[in-house]
Amino acid sequence: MKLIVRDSKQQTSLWVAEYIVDRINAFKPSKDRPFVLGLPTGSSPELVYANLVKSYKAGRVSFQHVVTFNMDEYVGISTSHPQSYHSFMFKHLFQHVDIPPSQIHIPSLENYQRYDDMIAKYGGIELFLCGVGSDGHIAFNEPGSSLSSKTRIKTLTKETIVANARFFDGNIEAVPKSAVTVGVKTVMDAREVVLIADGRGKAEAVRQALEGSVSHMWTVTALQMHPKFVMAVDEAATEELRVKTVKYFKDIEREQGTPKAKL
Ligand SMILES: N[C@@H]1[C@@H](O)[C@H](O)[C@@H](COP(=O)(O)O)O[C@@H]1O
Repeated sequence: MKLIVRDSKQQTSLWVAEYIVDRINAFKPSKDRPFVLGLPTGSSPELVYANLVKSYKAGRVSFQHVVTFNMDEYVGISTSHPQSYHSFMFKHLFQHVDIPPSQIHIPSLENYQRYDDMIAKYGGIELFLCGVGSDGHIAFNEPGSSLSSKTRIKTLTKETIVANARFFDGNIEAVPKSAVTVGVKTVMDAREVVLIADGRGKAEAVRQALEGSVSHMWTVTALQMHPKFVMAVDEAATEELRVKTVKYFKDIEREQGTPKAKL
C-alpha cells in the first residue's frame, strides 16, 4: 500500500487525475487492447473528473480506447434522474471526453448478474478508482458485506442514506433504499486500486483502512490485501491516523519517490 498525502482536496484530486492520465498513456491503449478503468461517483472524485476533462481538452489524454465500468448505481430512480450515477457520470466526465458510448458500463438491474463476466471479457480492470463512505464502505459494500462479494443488489444502511440525502435536497425519503454495486472482490480483482478521500468526515474510514484490522464491518480494509493499492488523501482525512503512520508513509514517498505510472 502507498499513501499519498496532499494539503488540500484540490491537490489530492490533481495528483489522482495526473496519475490516471499517466497510466492510460503509459498503457498505450488500442482498439484491441483498451485500458479498462473502474470508476466511482460522489463528491470525492468530482475534481478528479474535472481535471481529466481539462487534460483531455488540452490533448494530453484520449478516452477513445478506454473502457469504463462504474462501481454502483441506485435502484428505483431512472437513469435520467439528475441524482442517478448515470447522470452524474455524463455530467462530470463522459459528455466532455471522446469515449464511445458503447465502451461505458454502469451496473443496472438488467446487467448486474453479468457484470463481473462483462469485466472479465475485457481482461479485467486495469485501474479501479474508488471513494470511501464515512463508515468505510467501498462502492455500496456496506458494513457486513462479504469481502468475497461480486456485483449484486444491496440494501443501503441508514448512515449511507442520511449521508447521501445531501444530493436529494436533504430529503432522506427521496434517497433510494437499495443499489446495484460491484462487490469487494470485483474491486480486489482489479490490477490496481486508487482510492481518494478528503475531509475530516472520512478520517475514521481512512484510519480503519490503514491501521485497522481487515473486517467486513469496514469493507475498505479488504484493500490491505491488495498487491497494488494507492490511497490519496488530504491532510484533513489523516486526522485520526497516528502521527507515526503519516510520517512513515511520507518518508516512503520521499525516499522511493511518488508512485509512477509504471507497468
Ligand atoms: N456508493 C457511493 C460510494 O461509491 C462513494 O465512495 C461514497 C462516498 O461518497 P462521497 O465521495 O460523496 O463522500 O458514497 C456512496 O455511498
